[in-house]
Amino acid sequence: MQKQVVTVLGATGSIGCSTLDVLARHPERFEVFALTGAAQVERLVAQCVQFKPRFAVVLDERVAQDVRARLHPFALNTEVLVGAQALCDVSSAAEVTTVMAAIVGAAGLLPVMAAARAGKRILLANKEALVMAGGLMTAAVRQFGAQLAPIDSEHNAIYQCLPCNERGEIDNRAVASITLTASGGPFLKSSLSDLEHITPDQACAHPRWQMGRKISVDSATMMNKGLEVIEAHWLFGVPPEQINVVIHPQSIIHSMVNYVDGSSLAQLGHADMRVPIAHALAWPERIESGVSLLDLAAQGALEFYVPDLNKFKCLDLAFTALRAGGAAPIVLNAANECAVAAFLDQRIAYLDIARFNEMALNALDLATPQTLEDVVEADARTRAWMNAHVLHALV
Ligand SMILES: NC(=O)C1=CN([C@@H]2O[C@H](COP(=O)(O)OP(=O)(O)OC[C@H]3O[C@@H](n4cnc5c(N)ncnc54)[C@H](OP(=O)(O)O)[C@@H]3O)[C@@H](O)[C@H]2O)C=CC1
Ligand SMILES: CC(=O)[C@@H](O)[C@H](O)COP(=O)(O)O
Ligand SMILES: [Mn+2]
Repeated sequence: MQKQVVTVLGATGSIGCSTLDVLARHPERFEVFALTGAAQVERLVAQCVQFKPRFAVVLDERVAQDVRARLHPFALNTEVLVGAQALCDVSSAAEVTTVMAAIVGAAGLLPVMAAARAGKRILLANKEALVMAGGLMTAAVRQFGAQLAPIDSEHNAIYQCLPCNERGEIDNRAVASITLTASGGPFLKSSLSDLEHITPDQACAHPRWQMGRKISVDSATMMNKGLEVIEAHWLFGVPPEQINVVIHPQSIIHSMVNYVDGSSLAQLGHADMRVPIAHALAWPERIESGVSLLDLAAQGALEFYVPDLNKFKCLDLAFTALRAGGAAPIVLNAANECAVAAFLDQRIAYLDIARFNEMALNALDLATPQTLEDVVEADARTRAWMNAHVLHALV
């Protein structure tokens, strides 16, 4: 068996750690080429000691010096690189077969595009990249013979329920619709007025999944599900009117595909990201992930509800942005990243996230991006607008 040579972007995060857990179970299948991180130096160093990558990448020189100093006693062959170009380099290097894209937010876009243009197998957790540049990314994947395997639990579930060819390209011709399941987050049972004084820690206390803080807030507002609607559109070629969202608080059914003949196929499993990660790493084979099997009788009742779009305004905004097309998803994503960061910094209130996202979406009518540079510019213009019109007054 030819070993897969893997770059893990965002290795120090929640998805990054789950990925390394799966890789460590199968040393005969995988070797690590590069690990990247930002602030968590100690964790990155420990990962380098365990996996002995050829490269480690961080964002600034001061952090790099710290990592080099801590690695020095281990006499590894790991070179520490710095900056955004280095992230692209370790995603596109000739030796690499597989890139786990697990940087959070727009910062992950350029390395994912570099991997696509270098024809890599991309395991995509970084949904924001696809929301921003879905058309360009899927075109690059086709043009350069890359592969795009969804890691997001819902999209991995849908992928498992669709027919595909030996390159993993799906056939959606008999699909009537797609149902994305949503946990409803920590505030499923709260009323809108209960949400006025929510703290970052309350918003990050997801009832089912252990995740990074940005996606945890997105799950609480259901912007996560909105981003996932846009992600599903690009991954599976399904229009917005054929994508529906149902709240399923147990997070056991991870999503389903509804076919024209009345069949619905779903994927089930415990809420542990090692399941979709192992699936995408080993596809078309199956490998052990460290996650136990489901016991449905022990699990008990599964519930389903229609989401309240008044309370979860961000979900509604995402459908609006997807229908509008052009730069609207970029604007919504960038506005949301700014608003969530401000909320986590305790500079705005929880309910301001949806309010500011809506203001940005209504105010900014940017030209449809034709190139990756246009996407980056639309993202930057939205962030500038948020800082100038919304967030500056709060500093
Ligand atoms: N966690 C989950 O279960 C799921 C996550 N996803 C998606 O996967 C992605 C990662 O999520 P998650 O693992 O939870 O996030 P985390 O915040 O836990 O991890 C983010 C990773 O990105 C690094 N990072 C942060 N900012 C930058 C930057 N500006 N440039 C380069 N690297 C950066 C972090 O480094 P450091 O920590 O060292 O600062 C860390 O390695 C997100 O897009 C999320 O939506 C999708 C489905 C499920
Ligand atoms: C694990 C995963 O894929 C997350 O994106 C998850 O979907 C978050 O749960 P919500 O359904 O609450 O957004
Ligand atoms: Mn998800």
